[in-house]
Amino acid sequence: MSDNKTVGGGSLLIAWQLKNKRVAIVGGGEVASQRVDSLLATDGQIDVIAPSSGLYARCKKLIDEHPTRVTHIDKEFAFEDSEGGEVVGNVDLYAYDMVLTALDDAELSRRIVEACRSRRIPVNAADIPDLCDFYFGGQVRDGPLQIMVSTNGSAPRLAAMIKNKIREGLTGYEGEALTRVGILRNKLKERVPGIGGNLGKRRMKWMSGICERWSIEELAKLDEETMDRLLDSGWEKGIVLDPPRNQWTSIVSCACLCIVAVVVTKRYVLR
Ligand SMILES: C[C@@]1(CC(=O)O)c2cc3[nH]c(cc4nc(cc5[nH]c(cc(n2)[C@H]1CCC(=O)O)[C@@](C)(CC(=O)O)[C@@H]5CCC(=O)O)C(CC(=O)O)=C4CCC(=O)O)c(CCC(=O)O)c3CC(=O)O
Ligand SMILES: NC(=O)C1=CN([C@@H]2O[C@H](COP(=O)(O)OP(=O)(O)OC[C@H]3O[C@@H](n4cnc5c(N)ncnc54)[C@H](O)[C@@H]3O)[C@@H](O)[C@H]2O)C=CC1
Repeated sequence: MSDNKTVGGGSLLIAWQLKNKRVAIVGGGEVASQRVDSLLATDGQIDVIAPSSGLYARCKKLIDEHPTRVTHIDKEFAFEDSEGGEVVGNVDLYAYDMVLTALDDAELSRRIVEACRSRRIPVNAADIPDLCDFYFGGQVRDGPLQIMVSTNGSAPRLAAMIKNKIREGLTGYEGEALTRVGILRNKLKERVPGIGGNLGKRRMKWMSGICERWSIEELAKLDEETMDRLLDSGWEKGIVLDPPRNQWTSIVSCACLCIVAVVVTKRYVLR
């Protein structure tokens, strides 16, 4: 593997938040259906702009199943006029925080991209990578865990295959572990509120200690009672408690050491 300190040529990997935001998908085919699927994982509102006649069964199903999240705007997107030098379509693009095109019409796709760009609306055109503000990628999701595999437009099929390999390499406990650790972090923040400073440093060190000392499977099984114990007998005393397994192992090891010490003392020292 080559060193990964690339300068330039890559894209910014971020987890875009869509709460209280509206996203338009222009098109209702196979790729549009995948886009709806991807967006359903977020908190964004989704408008699918496509004529009913061209709506694929999968897309229609997703619209029907999620009426509060997905709205179907039954029309063919078209540019009508230009106002003050700005092209205006039969859909108000300003109503959107993000636009995705998934069309079998590259020329229309290109014009939508241009209209979005002039309005500074982030846009993805499934068929014209060169014009995209951002790309989609292969996704692995498990609760709060989100892994995206991007090849920066080079090889989408390979992205999907690498994604499958990553998914196979996971234990299946990651999502639950992240949820549990999230609860513990919130409990700690409630107990010791405040941003930054020495307290922040202490909180971070303690949380990192828990994450490093407990296995993913152990964290996935962390119940609230144990969390409270970790905080009461751990955080309050400035220590990171080991998982119960390790505590038992320590007790058994201590007991064994004591027995060995007694035997050795009796045999060789008190002879
Ligand atoms: C640039 C990008 C723009 C964007 O869509 O954001 C883009 C562009 C294009 N894809 C095309 C083709 C295919 N796309 C897939 C599959 C996926 N494509 C996805 C993303 C992306 N595709 C973005 C870059 C991703 C990256 O950086 O790696 C995935 C990962 C995520 C998703 O779409 O949600 C999803 C897999 C999801 C999964 O299974 O997990 C397959 C395979 C399949 O369907 O199984 C094929 C056929 C085989 C092949 O071509 O590889 C073509 C037509 C090319 C032509 O006409 O020849 C274009 C346009 C072009 O390249 O010109
Ligand atoms: N990025 C990616 O992962 C991939 C991209 N592609 C490209 O994405 C594009 C879309 O692919 P598919 O979804 O498979 O095509 P498709 O043919 O299944 O769907 C096209 C959709 O666009 C709709 N449409 C056409 N004109 C419209 C208009 N004026 N307004 C609103 N909706 C309109 C149709 O009704 C239909 O629902 C193609 O150009 C294809 O080359 C294809 C495969 C993967």
